[in-house]
Amino acid sequence: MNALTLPDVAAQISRQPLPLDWVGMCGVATPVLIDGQRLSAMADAGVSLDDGEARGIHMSRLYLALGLLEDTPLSPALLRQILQQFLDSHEGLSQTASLNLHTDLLLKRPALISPLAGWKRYPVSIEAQLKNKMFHVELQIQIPYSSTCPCSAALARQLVQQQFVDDFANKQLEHAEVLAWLGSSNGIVATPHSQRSTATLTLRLDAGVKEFALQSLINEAEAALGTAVQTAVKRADEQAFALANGQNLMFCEDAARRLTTALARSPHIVALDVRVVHAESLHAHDAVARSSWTRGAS
Ligand SMILES: Nc1nc2c(ncn2[C@@H]2O[C@H](COP(=O)(O)OP(=O)(O)OP(=O)(O)O)[C@@H](O)[C@H]2O)c(=O)[nH]1
Repeated sequence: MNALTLPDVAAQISRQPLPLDWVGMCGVATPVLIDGQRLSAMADAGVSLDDGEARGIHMSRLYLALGLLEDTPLSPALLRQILQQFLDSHEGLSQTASLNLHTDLLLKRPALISPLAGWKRYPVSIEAQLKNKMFHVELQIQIPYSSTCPCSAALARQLVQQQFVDDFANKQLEHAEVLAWLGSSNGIVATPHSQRSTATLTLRLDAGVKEFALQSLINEAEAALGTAVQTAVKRADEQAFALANGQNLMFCEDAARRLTTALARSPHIVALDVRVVHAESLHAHDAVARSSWTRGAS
């Protein structure tokens, strides 16, 4: 038996003629090349089925087009090329093609003080669409960071002051005694709560953008937040982290505003949505803030 005799169900006429918005494959395993790294990714690849009479699309043609991801560094141009291939291989059937990729970017991050470094994982999703020759691409990046509650810090400071009043009432202040008190548990009788927090950035990129520049976007976001979570940590690093947090108190509202303001400066971003989640240690629920911005909108 040769291939010509194989039944081709996709080529049949549908018994229920109806166009479909999206048909394709979800969760296709593929490598992607980002910043010289070969990363494991999952792809959702599909096209519209505009010909309501056609029984099915040709899944294998989409699958084979994904092969381009294997050898070529990931870029908007590469995604556009793959989407064009989806449409070219479905001529007469489809007018819209989409490709979503999900991966984890790994960046090596230096410690704050010690000469150590370690890897940090940033979940990244890229959504690309080609419709009526219009190409759209959107990035979603998750960034973990540390936040310390400013209200809790103010309340803790008040308790430290109260303890000082109690311990030094009617006493002549001696430098050495105050210094020793500051180093004792009474000198930090209350501590503010802080939490591991997550910023999810959804960024619509300019259609002409040449590269995703994920690392510089993440660096900009982390600089705006100020207290990135750490990788390799020695005591000197932990102390520097404590100082950084003490100088960088923030509500979730502060984090959302800082990120929006910083990212809106990027010439390559035309619209953005920021969602920050502070996984409160004060509560069993999260504190959340959202913000969106569109270039040119007032
Ligand atoms: N359209 C469609 N195909 C499916 C589905 N589930 C599995 N497939 C299979 O996907 C395989 C690849 O389909 P095609 O791309 O049409 O394969 P082909 O006819 O050998 O390839 P072409 O000659 O390029 O059309 C077929 O064996 C289908 O049975 C489904 O739900 N819809």
